[in-house]
Order: sequence, then C-alpha cells, then structure tokens
Amino acid sequence: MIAFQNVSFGYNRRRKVFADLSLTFGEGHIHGLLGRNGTGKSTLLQLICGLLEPDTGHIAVDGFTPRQRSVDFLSRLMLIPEELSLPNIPLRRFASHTGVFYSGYSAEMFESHCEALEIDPSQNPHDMSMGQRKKGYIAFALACNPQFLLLDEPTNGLDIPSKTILRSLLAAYADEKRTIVISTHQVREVENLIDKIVILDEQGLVLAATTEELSHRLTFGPLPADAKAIYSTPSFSGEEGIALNTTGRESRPDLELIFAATTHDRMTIPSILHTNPTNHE
Ligand SMILES: Nc1ncnc2c1ncn2[C@@H]1O[C@H](COP(=O)(O)OP(=O)(O)OP(=O)(O)O)[C@@H](O)[C@H]1O
Repeated sequence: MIAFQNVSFGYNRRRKVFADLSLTFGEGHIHGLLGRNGTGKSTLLQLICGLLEPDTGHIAVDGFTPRQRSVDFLSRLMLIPEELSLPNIPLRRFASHTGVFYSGYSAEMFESHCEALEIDPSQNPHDMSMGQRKKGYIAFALACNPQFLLLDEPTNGLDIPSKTILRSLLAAYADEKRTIVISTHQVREVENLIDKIVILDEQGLVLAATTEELSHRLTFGPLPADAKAIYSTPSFSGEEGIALNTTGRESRPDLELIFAATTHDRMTIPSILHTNPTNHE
C-alpha cells in the first residue's frame, strides 16, 4: 500500500503543488492517475519514489519511507518516466547490469518482452528512436517484477501495435500483490486496464474510486431525453454523458467522461459516490 498522509510539497516557497494531500494506492489495483497539465501527477510519482521529499506530512510505501531510498525499498519499485535517459551500452548489457538490483529480475522475461515489443536488445539506446527506447525500458522494467510499478505517460511515443502489446503485458503483470499506477492523458488507451481512478486538480484530490463503484452508481453513454444528466456533452448521436444508475444494470465507466465531469464540477460525482444510494434513487 502506498499512503500519503497530509502531504504538502512545493518546488519553491511561493507555490505549493500539494497542500495537505491524503490518498492511498492499494495493492491488487491498476490505478489511473488523471489530472490536467501541471496538477502534479509526475511530482506525485517522484514523491512515491523518494526522488522528492514532502515539506510536511508523511508518505509510507509498505512501511518504507521513500526518501530514505533504502536498497530493499528500491528493489521493490520501478518508475517508467515519461522521458528516458539510458547509458549508451547495448540494452541487454544495461538490463543485466541493472537487473541485479531487483531480486525478481528475469533475463528470460526481458528477452521475451523485447521480442513481443520488437526490440533488438543488442542495440544501443542512443541508436534507437524515442519509442524504441521506451519499449526497451518497458521490457526491462517489467522483467524486474517490481511490487510497485509506476508509469508516467507510458503510451506516449508508442505506435498502435506496441500500445496493444503494452496493454497485454500489463494485464499479465498485474496481480493481487502488486500496485500499479499509470499517469496518463490518454485515458482511452488504458481504460480497459484501469480498475481504480484517481483524479487530481489544482486544489488536490478530486476523486478516488474503483470502476466497480462508478458503474454501480452511475450510467454512461447516450442519454435518453428524460434522463437527468449529471454531466452531458454533444456527440454524433445526440447528447452523451453521465446519469445516476437507477436500473441496477452496470455498464463500463467512461473514464474520459468522468474526467470531463469532475473538471467541470469537482463536487457532484464524489458526493454521489459517498452518499447512500437510497438518497438518490
Ligand atoms: N523541477 C521543477 N521545478 C519547479 N517547478 C516544477 C518542477 N517540475 C514541475 N514543476 C511545477 O510543478 C507543478 C506540477 O508539475 P508536474 O510535472 O508534476 O505536473 P503533471 O500533472 O505531471 O503535468 P503534465 O500533465 O503536464 O505532465 C507544475 O506547476 C510545474 O510547473
């Protein structure tokens, strides 16, 4: 479990990125971390890794304090950053040299992920395109079998077939002991993987909810004329949006609509999710 307790952080004294932020990322979930540009998603991932330190408050990752950067802690955690800088040695050599720090590292798995992602591990990263480098690092990161996997915009720079392969690798990687956090603006590309959504805005945490909670309480898609919309937007086939689920039938949450709705009004959906359904139906 990753737990933020009353965390405040700013890069300088003039402006806080987070003020009194409390939230958790539990094991067994693939979290989608969403927020507009500059709301602090990358900063949050760096705080989890201990690359940054909270000004006040506490972060605990399974009992570890990230900023202490203990060897045991680091061997359980992997960040795939948005932009990579890798040494100019063959990827295979980089993987075997760095993999020794991860007790779960499997060279076989690395080779197999490279093959799936069509990466030549004998190539130097500096001779690769940005997308190839990213795929090479993803192959390595997953082969380390970290308990905590943090991905910052993982689909950026990947071609369409690679995005599909990445999704299937992540689906195979997820299990009940692992905690995965994916920060992304490309919600549609990972929508089917995510089972918990965490939305940040300039004021802090807006929403943290499982897709199960969302589909239980809300319904998504084309809105009948008589539906009382919580949020609606024009689409090709008329209005689409979010309404209360009054039928008991559950549909897959549309995370892009949830994001748009909470950006438009940060109170309504969180208050519905935290209210007894009988008050609304
Ligand atoms: N190294 C830094 N020094 C000073 N300010 C920074 C630094 N990195 C980020 N910031 C500021 O902190 C805030 C949060 O940035 P961060 O990169 O975490 O946001 P983000 O949600 O990941 O944004 P994006 O979606 O654009 O990637 C922004 O206002 C940004 O300008």
